[in-house]
Amino acid sequence: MSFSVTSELKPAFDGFKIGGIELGSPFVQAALSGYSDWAMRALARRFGASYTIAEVMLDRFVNEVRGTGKTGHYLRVEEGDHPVGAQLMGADPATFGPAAQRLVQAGFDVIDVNFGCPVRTAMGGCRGGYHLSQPEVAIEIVSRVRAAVPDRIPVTVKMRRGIDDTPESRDRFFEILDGAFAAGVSGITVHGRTVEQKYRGPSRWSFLKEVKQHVGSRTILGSGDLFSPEACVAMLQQTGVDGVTIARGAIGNPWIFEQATRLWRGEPVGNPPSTFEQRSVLQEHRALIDETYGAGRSLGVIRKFGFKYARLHPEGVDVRAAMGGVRNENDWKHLLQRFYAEDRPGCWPEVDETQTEECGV
Ligand SMILES: Cc1cc2nc3c(=O)[nH]c(=O)nc-3n(C[C@H](O)[C@H](O)[C@H](O)COP(=O)(O)O)c2cc1C
Repeated sequence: MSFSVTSELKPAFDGFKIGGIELGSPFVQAALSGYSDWAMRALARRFGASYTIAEVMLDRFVNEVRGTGKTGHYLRVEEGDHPVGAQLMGADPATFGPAAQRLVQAGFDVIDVNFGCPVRTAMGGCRGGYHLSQPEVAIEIVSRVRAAVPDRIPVTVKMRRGIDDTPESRDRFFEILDGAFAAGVSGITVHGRTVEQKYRGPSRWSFLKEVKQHVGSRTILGSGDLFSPEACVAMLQQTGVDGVTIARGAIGNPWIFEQATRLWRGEPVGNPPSTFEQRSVLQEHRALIDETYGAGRSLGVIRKFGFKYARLHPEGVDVRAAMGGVRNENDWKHLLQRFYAEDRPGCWPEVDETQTEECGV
């Protein structure tokens, strides 16, 4: 899909707010299960993301996790990692409040509630997107979270545009949207696909526009199909949302935040990063992953991201194939030497809609 960005950019963008938190740029790192850990968030922020959201966590998990060992990274918030949102998913309104309090203690600045996850286990467990079918329970969850955390902590919601395309589903969407704002939420992220749709077909941006018009000055973040800097700016221009949450388009491509920012300011977007720039960021990312998970577990994690970084490489197909064969540190070193030792122009990544199997909210 190509996007036309008009030269008439939004005049004098002077930031937007999530509760008392002022954000100077509309480009946000989306919550991404399996990806938006501390390492990815640190890179996104360095490239210009104004706000980042951690991977979704189950309320029960948050209430029980020790915060150390293999799962410790979920609750990790570093000094430079602000403002950062934590996202909660669950079934029972009663367990959300204590979990939200624990996340605030861990240092998260915003508590986001997930009403979007379409995966079978979430729907079967009456969590995530399932709540779009029951506005009363959804609003009770939001109210409980709002009551549990201090006033200074904004509570937000992430929603898909409904369970499906029936008029009833649409009515329930707006009932939850209005009810959540009435219960005191400070912003809502809307992904313009239905739960039933999962990732088939486009995110309906016209719906985002309608939602933003409906809520007026309240904060709405848009989501869906943000794979290029042009798409990020086009969503802002076409829908009027206050910010955009970049998801699949930012995996293995933190440069998208910098490029979108340039475009938004009316500057040339620049070239895609050269292979030397890619290597340098891959190494930086690896070091952050080492810190997050410990060196023993980090090779598998950087490999997962490496497949995505490969989209920017002129020999992307071969890099991906080699990435699949990385089994140890020597293989990794060898891959960097083979593909990243010469400085070559990078490529604009193709749209990658394949990564949809985890909690694709
Ligand atoms: C692998 C994967 C994991 C995701 N995890 C989360 C999550 O934890 N919380 C959430 O709110 N959305 C999650 N999402 C949804 C994204 O934040 C985003 O709304 C969606 O991918 C649409 O944006 P895109 O088309 O630009 O990727 C996930 C999506 C993918 C593909």
